[in-house]
Amino acid sequence: MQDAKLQAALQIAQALHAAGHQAYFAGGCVRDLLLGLTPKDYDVATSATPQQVQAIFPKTVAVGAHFGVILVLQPGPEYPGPEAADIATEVATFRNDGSYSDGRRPDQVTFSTSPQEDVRRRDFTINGMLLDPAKFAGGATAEEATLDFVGGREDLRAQVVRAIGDARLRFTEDKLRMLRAVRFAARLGYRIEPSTHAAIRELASQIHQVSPERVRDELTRMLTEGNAHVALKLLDETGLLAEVLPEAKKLQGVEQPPQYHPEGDVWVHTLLLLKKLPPVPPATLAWGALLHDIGKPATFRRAPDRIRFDGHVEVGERIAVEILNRLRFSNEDKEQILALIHNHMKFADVMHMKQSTLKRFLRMPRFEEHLELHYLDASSASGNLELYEFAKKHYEETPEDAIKPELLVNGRTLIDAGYKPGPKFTEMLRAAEDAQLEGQIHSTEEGLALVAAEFGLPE
Ligand SMILES: Nc1ccn([C@@H]2O[C@H](COP(=O)(O)OP(=O)(O)OP(=O)(O)O)[C@@H](O)[C@H]2O)c(=O)n1
Repeated sequence: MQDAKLQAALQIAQALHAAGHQAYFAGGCVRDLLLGLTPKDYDVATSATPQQVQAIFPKTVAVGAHFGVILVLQPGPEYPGPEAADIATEVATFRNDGSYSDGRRPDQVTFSTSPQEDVRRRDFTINGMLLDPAKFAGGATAEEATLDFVGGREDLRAQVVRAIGDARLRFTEDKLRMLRAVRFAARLGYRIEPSTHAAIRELASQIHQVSPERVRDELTRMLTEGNAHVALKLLDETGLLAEVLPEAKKLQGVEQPPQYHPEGDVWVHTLLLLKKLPPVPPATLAWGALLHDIGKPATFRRAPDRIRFDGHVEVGERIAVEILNRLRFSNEDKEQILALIHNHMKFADVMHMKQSTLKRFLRMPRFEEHLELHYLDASSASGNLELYEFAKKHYEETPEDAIKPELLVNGRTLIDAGYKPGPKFTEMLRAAEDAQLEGQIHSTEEGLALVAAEFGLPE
């Protein structure tokens, strides 16, 4: 597929050239090619206007025609099979203004015919390079085919995230770029260049001008693209953490009982979890890891025996709801992240649960994420993985139909036996299911006998 994406972008550039326009690969794909990484997407920058782009290609979508961005759709490699999906490539007209496509300054977008001008309005030097597709297709290396008007190559070598030109200006044009600086620096393991860093510190409080959805997506990418712990530290250093996640900032300096948490305060513990996340974690797990102890600062108490956080799970859920609503999470993600927080302490009881409780625990939706969060939590604290191993073994070894068997007694069975539907039904069904999960009943008759013994015979 990657190769197909590259071929699609090369074809587009060729068609633009043939029509007398300039066309380059631009932005992240050039950076990734120079780093020897596979680009996620290939973006094309061109001197052709959006109208000219639309006239050349038969299938286009004007995603941001106002900003000069046209999506060109080409048949994928499976074409004309039933699985055929189009390959979409963003083609953007050169611009010479600083406004970025976040919808706030549309009246100021001005197109250009100069690639030099186009790169100067981009965010960071490492994202500001162009690549000559004809040279590249002709066998030149990415290095040889790169056009660098902004010093991006040198900054890649020096491993620096540096704003192009005046950092304040770049961030003023699009405040989200402050979070992008942190994301790229963390993901690539780079430093943020001092004047770029200083500009973020100065402007951090303006991050609220960015829509919560864009902030959420940027944070999610930081949490899931690797080095999430570094991203959190950089967010803190730049002053952005206190703005976008003040609740997480409060984890700092909150002491924990050293016998359970030799690693240090709640912040350090949380960073350790993030450090141990799998390479491509589900976003919900990553957010669950970040927020699992978010209720600790508010419940900290020095009890006579030790430091305690009574009720931190419930308080944490309330704080998390506020954060997740503020960042406009979908209901589905919100539910799962809250479930992760809600259940993370239950692993402590897992060895002493009744069979029925354990089975109900194991059949929670997406249990693997709960298990993984417990692993991260335990291995970032005492390091004792006994509970984890126990839960994992039971999860893996208990067959699906034992965890969630077909019910011996359901509502229909009760009605057929002469019980009238009513408020007691739920309790009866629960009692029968519990007994079944405990292995105490093995047939519908035994189930009905149990119901009769506990709740009486039908009237
Ligand atoms: N706020 C932004 C967003 C993007 N860009 C420019 O548009 C390019 C493409 O943006 P995007 O696809 O968001 O990022 P990538 O650099 O491709 O990074 P990633 O691989 O992480 O998606 C960037 O490289 C950069 O040149 C920018 O200047 N300012």
